[in-house]
Amino acid sequence: MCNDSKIHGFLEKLPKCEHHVHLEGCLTPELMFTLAARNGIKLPDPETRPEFSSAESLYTRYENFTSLDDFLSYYFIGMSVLKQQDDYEALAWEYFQKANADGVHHAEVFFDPQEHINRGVLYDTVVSGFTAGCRRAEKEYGMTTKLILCFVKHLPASDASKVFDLAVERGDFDSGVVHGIGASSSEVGPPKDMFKEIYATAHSKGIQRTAHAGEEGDPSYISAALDAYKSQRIDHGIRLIDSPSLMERIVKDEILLTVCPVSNVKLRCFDHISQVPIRRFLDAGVKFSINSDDPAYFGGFILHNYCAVQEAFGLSIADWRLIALNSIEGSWIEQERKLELLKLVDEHIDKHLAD
Ligand SMILES: Nc1ncnc2[nH]cnc12
Ligand SMILES: [Zn+2]
Repeated sequence: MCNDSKIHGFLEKLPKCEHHVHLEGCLTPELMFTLAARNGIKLPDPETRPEFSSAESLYTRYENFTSLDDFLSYYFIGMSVLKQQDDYEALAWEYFQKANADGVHHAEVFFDPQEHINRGVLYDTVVSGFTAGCRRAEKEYGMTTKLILCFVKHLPASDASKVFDLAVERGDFDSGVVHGIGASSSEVGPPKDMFKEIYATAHSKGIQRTAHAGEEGDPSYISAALDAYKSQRIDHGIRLIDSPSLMERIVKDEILLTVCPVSNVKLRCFDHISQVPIRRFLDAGVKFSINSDDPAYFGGFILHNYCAVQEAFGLSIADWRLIALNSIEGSWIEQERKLELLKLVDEHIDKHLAD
């Protein structure tokens, strides 16, 4: 929520594109407990892990993540309750309802199939459930949506290859059921280029590519994603501030960063939103979108991130127009849809200025 109600109303209705949200990161403690009971999944024992005694105590614990890996330990436990196609559809639908309320018109959403397959859930169950949620959002809200298959860095690259090959064999990339690939999970530790064969194949097939880099890790993680993965976008990328030469390259090559300001503070990458390099990126010509990452764990969806940025930086309408235009331009959608969204943004701004 912004202090100024007029700017809040402006940001609420500003047409948004979300490029960095993990569907599994939209799993609220309430839905987690419901699905655990329904699917007979044992969550950690509250006797030894008291934070698992209620939704409130989990929310309290979520206030105190100490690092990316601390958060990920909860994120992976949380998603273990997902078992049936309906669970995946319900989770996606919960996200799309919130996204629609927050003014999202186009959403590109991550999912982590390796984690589900490792627990014995079929890839088809995961993809069919998430796709059903996407189709419902398209039908009921007129949203455009894309699924991005994420490989997780804490599991063997050979597992990631198996999932990628399966998705290719099923024709998921050709049919558009899955639109692109990403890489996420622990950053510092696993090799920076551990999925390079997969990304090379994806590149040769014309499959869209993004990767988490420069969240906790230094700028060399960003260079590796650009060089070894030929990544077209960088998820987070905040450590770019430590390398002026790499920042120049990102500007020149018009690489979009999918920045997640609230996540960066919750996971202790920065102490305060005002340290997220929003102003620096705007001034340097770095293109970025603003995103929610794991909203159920970080206390708010995309609008919460927009408002947090506004409160910290007091951006002008011209700044917001640029952010909105870059978000549209960096989306993996057809030119016609981009033009439609650009028109909506300008109409919204004209109306705001006329009021
Ligand atoms: N912020 C984040 N960084 C890396 N992997 C993630 N998976 C879900 N959220 C993530
Ligand atoms: Zn992420």
